Amino acid sequence: MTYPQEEVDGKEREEKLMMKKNNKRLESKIEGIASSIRVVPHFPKPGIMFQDITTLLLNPKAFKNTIDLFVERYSRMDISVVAGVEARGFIFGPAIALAIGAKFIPLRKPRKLPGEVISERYVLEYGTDCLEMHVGAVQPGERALVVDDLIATGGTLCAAMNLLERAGAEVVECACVIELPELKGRERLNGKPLFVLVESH
Ligand SMILES: O=P(O)(O)OC[C@H]1O[C@H](OP(=O)(O)OP(=O)(O)O)[C@H](O)[C@@H]1O
Ligand SMILES: Nc1ncnc2[nH]cnc12
Repeated sequence: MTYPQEEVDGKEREEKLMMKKNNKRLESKIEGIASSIRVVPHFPKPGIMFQDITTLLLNPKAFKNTIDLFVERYSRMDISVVAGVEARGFIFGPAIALAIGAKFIPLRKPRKLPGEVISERYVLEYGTDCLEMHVGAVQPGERALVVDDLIATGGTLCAAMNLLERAGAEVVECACVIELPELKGRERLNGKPLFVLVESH
């Protein structure tokens, strides 16, 4: 089947217009999300520019756009596990898990989980910490997504991935609302893909 050239040109023009509109919509959503995040200087320590996502949660449109953008990306990636990092990964992870039909695993700070756990220690921008995961929460071969609000040095996500991989899961990607690119956290993820919505400089 052949189409007259004018019809082909018209379709291409329409498609380009549609792509432009979609990009504009995406940019405006990202802008809405970025502008809803409050930056608090010198919290919790002098020199730290604290990215406060509680103000994003006060804006239902921006909060919904945040979840929707992650769901759009992950709904067709055959992910069966969403692991959220305590505490702020618990705000975004469960909504994503429910929407894509995956289970949710909380990765918790020490001595919070009642069952048998595996642990990973890590170094933070302001101190050291440890994450724990219940043994049996994930099965070998499951495809996992790790969710947190923010990547700074990457230590937390690295520990989260180690926990999942020690249990035999395949970490498909890490997802964060915010990245602090100056801290080069991506470089600690051993080449694992990281998807972020907002970069903060
Ligand atoms: O990339 P990194 O340098 O590892 O830092 C990122 C982590 O730091 C923050 O959590 P925090 O440890 O402050 O704990 P909280 O969520 O319990 O406040 C943030 O929510 C990430 O989990
Ligand atoms: N600058 C920052 N803002 C919020 N959470 C963080 N975790 C590590 N660094 C952070």
